[in-house]
Amino acid sequence: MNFLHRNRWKLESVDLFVQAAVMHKSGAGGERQPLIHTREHQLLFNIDLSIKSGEWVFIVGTNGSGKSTLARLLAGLGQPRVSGVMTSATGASFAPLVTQNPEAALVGMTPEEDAILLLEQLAVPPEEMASRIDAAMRITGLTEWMKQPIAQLSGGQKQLAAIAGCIASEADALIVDEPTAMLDPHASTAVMAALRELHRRGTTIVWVTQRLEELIEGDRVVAMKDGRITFDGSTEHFYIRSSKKSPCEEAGLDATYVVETVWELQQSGVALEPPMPLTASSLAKAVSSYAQQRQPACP
Ligand SMILES: Nc1ncnc2c1ncn2[C@@H]1O[C@H](COP(=O)(O)OP(=O)(O)OP(=O)(O)O)[C@@H](O)[C@H]1O
Repeated sequence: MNFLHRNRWKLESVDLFVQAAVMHKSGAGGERQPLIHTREHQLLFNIDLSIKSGEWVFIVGTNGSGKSTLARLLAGLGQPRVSGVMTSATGASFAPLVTQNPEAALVGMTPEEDAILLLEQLAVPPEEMASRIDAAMRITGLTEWMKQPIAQLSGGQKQLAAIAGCIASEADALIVDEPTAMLDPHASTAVMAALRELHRRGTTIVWVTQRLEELIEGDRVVAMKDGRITFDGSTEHFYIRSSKKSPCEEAGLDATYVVETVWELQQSGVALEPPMPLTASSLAKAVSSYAQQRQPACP
């Protein structure tokens, strides 16, 4: 069934509450004993968010802004109390969540065995497994390592192994929570490339990150602050200073070096076209075309 252009998730005025432990001291008779009771605590406020099937969405925000809580809610994990309306596309498969610590999710001894165990859990017929696993290993570039003990893989390869299992499951959506947080730039690029390829094949991707250099032109960005969505739009608009501050600054995040440079140029009166180049190469192109336009025409 093709879910393209239908809502994979639609959240309307969603609030999320959890029971959180509260420590306090009792002082009868002077002794100080910690007592613990639980109290309801609101983590998400008035979330309105529609994610279309086949979309790629970045969720960004500072520590504690509510990104992981939202990601877990989309993945259907935990048992928080939720008010408001949340719907998923009819017939949509489950949405696996990959976190920054893949070891917590890997149960097999090798990437291949891990994928087999997941597919067994999903009751995939044995005759389908090999082809699905081979395809997943190809997309993640793990074919060579699929029979290696997981303990002998690098952090990036472990992350790719967790993602390979999700790919083999053929879930229509994948949620990744800061998957590159503990990886070096090379491994981060490999993880990003594997997921961009999966997205190209039609999978909905929700990517939680604080690394703004991962956002590129045309991506959709949802910014969070204090459990609320403060911005939902394109990467370019995320950095535009239409009022005093850009949505990026409103969310308390530091822009990338390229964007900081564009802002400095704008403050010096250099109006670039397009107004918000996001990569070093597009900035270089915008600066050179600005310089050419200002050169006096040859007689
Ligand atoms: N089960 C829970 N009980 C009580 N408070 C919680 C619970 N889970 C999360 N919180 C609180 O909710 C807030 C949002 O947490 P969340 O993990 O969603 O933030 P985050 O944006 O993902 O942060 P980070 O980037 O540090 O991972 C934090 O203040 C956190 O302490």
